[in-house]
Amino acid sequence: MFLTKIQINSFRNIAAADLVFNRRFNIFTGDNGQGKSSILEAIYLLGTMKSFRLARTQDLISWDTPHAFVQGRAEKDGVTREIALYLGKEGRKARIDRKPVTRLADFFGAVNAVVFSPEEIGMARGGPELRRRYLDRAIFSSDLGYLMLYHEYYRILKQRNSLLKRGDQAGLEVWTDQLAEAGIRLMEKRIAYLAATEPLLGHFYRQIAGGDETAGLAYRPHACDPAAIDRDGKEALIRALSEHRAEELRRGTTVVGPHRDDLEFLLNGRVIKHHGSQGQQRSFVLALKMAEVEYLEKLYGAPPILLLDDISSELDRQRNENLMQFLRQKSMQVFVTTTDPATLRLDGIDTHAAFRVEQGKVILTQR
Ligand SMILES: Nc1ncnc2c1ncn2[C@@H]1O[C@H](COP(=O)(O)OP(=O)(O)OP(=O)(O)O)[C@@H](O)[C@H]1O
Repeated sequence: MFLTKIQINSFRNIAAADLVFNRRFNIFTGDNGQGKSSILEAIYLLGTMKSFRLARTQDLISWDTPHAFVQGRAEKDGVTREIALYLGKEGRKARIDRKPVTRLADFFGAVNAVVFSPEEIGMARGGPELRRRYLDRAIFSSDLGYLMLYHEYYRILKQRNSLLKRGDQAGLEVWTDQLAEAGIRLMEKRIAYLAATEPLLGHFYRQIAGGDETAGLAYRPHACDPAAIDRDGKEALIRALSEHRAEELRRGTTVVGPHRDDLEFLLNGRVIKHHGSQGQQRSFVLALKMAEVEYLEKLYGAPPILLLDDISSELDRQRNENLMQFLRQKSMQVFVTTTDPATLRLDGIDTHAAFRVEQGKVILTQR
């Protein structure tokens, strides 16, 4: 899969950019705050309709303009598709090959993108929401059903929370049942994804860190026993919800379910949040990203495009070299931003395009 070109209008601080991409490496250099990440954000939006920085539509539109456009041309298995996104006050609208897209599911798959940003490097140390978000994002790209299920779960959660807030117990049983139904399916999909990627993670971690430590992933349901979830599924979730009923009514919110679950990063069975060195944590997240790319490549028969947002400054020389070695072996298209091109080690990469980003203007410096 390749993105051959992109046209950006009134997006963040980019008034207008019309870029033709290299099929291997595309490097964006510039000082902080010039618009480098915004270009990656526009590319990611073409694949997911979402901002990897979790921005709302209005934040993406240039200040003082009513709407923004992002258009791209993607090539997959010799087929070219035109993807056009409109962002306005009414929300986001998409066209593929000039036809309006009405179902989100029809949109996905034209561009598969994996993003790796400094924010993710901190996720081994941070709170569960960072890891949950990572996991959800990773599954969205590989499983269309997951996205729909995710929206369904959060719709039910919102309804159930508003009953809890009002202290209205009459309708609670029905919503609890629906929540557990959608919740357990969401959890099962997460657990299945982790089981499929864990061997890949183990492989890449050993490659990066050397030695014989085993990297692993564990899904940790919040306030309920993982073995019970495994055994009784939905019933176990309903039981845990009813055990927390008094707390839920007191706090006016649902305290059990996949929106509270955690994903643990393990080395030899120990949680790296508590026991891992900073170096081990960095290697782990890097291996996790490589596993994500590998998994998508196996699933779709072609690697996704990779967006590296100022990563080279976060990784030391050895880890940068590991990443580059991985990228050299893959015939995948990569988009990299950096403030310091000297930290990018491009030896062995046969071809690349370079762009300089200054105050929202993007200038091609090497084709
Ligand atoms: N909706 C918007 N309209 C206009 N400008 C915006 C909008 N949103 C953000 N900006 C500005 O656009 C610039 C782009 O920031 P961006 O994060 O893309 O820069 P960057 O080159 O990646 O730098 P950094 O490395 O600091 O992230 C920032 O200066 C920001 O203030």
